This record gives sequence, structure tokens and C-alpha cells, in this order.
Amino acid sequence: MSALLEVSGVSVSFDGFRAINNLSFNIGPAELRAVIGPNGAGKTTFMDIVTGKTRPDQGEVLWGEQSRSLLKMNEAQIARAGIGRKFQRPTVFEDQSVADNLIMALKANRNPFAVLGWRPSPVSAARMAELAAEVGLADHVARKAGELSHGQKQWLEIGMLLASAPRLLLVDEPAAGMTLAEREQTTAMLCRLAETRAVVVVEHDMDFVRRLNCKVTVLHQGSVLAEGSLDHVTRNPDVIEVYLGR
Ligand SMILES: Nc1ncnc2c1ncn2[C@@H]1O[C@H](COP(=O)(O)OP(=O)(O)OP(=O)(O)O)[C@@H](O)[C@H]1O
Repeated sequence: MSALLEVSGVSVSFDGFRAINNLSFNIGPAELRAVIGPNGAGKTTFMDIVTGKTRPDQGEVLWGEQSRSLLKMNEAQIARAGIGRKFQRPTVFEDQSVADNLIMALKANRNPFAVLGWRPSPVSAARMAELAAEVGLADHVARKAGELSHGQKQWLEIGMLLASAPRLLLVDEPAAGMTLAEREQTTAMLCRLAETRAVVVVEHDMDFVRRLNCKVTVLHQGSVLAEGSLDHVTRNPDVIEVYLGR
């Protein structure tokens, strides 16, 4: 299986401090991957590099079948190339309905400049309903986003990201602030989404990571410390020392 995303030999320093240090790893085209590691390990910086927010000093980040360099693209081009990022805090339009939030995302995806005067077509209404169903909000499309629970807002934002049909979704700490039931639904959703696209989840909650039941990459000091199943990495003495045993 060839990689969808290939990070090789990437380093980045901030004021002389190496936040990412010769980082290399690959993500497959339909893969669920959890990225864990102690505070300051470089997880956010890794996502910043992949999405074009931070430029590395060294290394290469290659994307897709044609191995295009993401380092030659800006943030908007990377998003259009198929990389979506879900930040920790949900950013939905609280005064708008779930349906309108999703429709806005579909509209923005079509043409970022055509925001005004756009009317949903039957096709986009059907697509909106599909997106709502995909993220478990089929019964909530008429509700204002501001009335949703924290977990439902997170799902709505995932639905909005799906509007642009990303091939890779980067998801930052989805479990934070969710109820147990919401976490369980989120795990199921992420597993389902990863059947047809790559999903990378940065998460501290080990119970959540266990439920994802996927390959885990442990970062430490900007490099891969261990990789494999959760059982494999949690038995690794280095991982125990720097992350689990504290
Ligand atoms: N813009 C910046 N300027 C200076 N230092 C930075 C900058 N961004 C990140 N760092 C430093 O780089 C290191 C890696 O940070 P990063 O946020 O990527 O870690 P993280 O694994 O996401 O941590 P956390 O789990 O706490 O979110 C940290 O020591 C951080 O202080």
C-alpha cells in the first residue's frame, strides 16, 4: 500500500529549540491513526506542518499518488488538495441551524467567493442530509447549532469538513469535554470515516485511543518514539518512562 501522506526527515526549530526533530512517518489512504505523546512532543506542530501553517527547516512532506510536495503549497491549496483539520474547539455558526451550517460548508467548498446570494439546490439539500446522517445529526438538522451539546457541535464541525470531501482528516483531541456516550459515538464515527479516507487523531485520552483500535504513533521530542498497536507501544519501556509512567 503506497502512502497518502509521507513525512520524511522533517525538522523545525523555534528560536533554536527543535520542536520537530527528523520526523518521518507515513499515513495510508484509508487508515485510522492515533498520534499520542507527552505535552510538547510536537503533535500540534506536526499538524501545523502538514496543513501549511508552519514551514519546516528541513525534510519533505509528500502527498497523494503523484507525491506532490505540500511544502510548495499554501494553507488554502493544501485544504483544496484534500486535507481537512478539526481543531479542538468547535467553530460552528451558533445562530444558524445545523442544516445551514452544513449548507454553508458545501457552498464554501464550491466557490469561496460565492457566499452571498447563494440558494441551496435540491442536490445540495440532499448532500446536506447525507452529511448530517454521516455525523449522527440527521434528527437535528433544524436545530440551531448553539443548542447542540458540545459533542454534537464537534460532529457538526466534522460534517462541515466532510463537505469538502477530504482524503485526510486531522482531528485534534476529539474526546475532550465529551460525555461517555458521545465518546463512544465519536469513536464509531471516526472508525467509519477511516474506511474511505485517512483519519489522524491526536488524543491524550488513552481509553479513547484504545477504543479506536488502530495503529498508534508515539511522538517524543519531535520524533517517533514508538509505533504499532496500543498494546505494543504501551509495553515499550521508553514510552512508559516518558509518557505513561508519569
Ligand atoms: N510558535 C512557536 N514558538 C515557539 N515555540 C513553539 C511554537 N510552537 C510550538 N513550540 C514549542 O514546540 C514544542 C512542541 O509543541 P507542540 O505544541 O507541537 O506540542 P504538542 O505535542 O502538541 O503538546 P500538547 O500535548 O501540550 O498540545 C513545545 O515545546 C512548544 O513550546
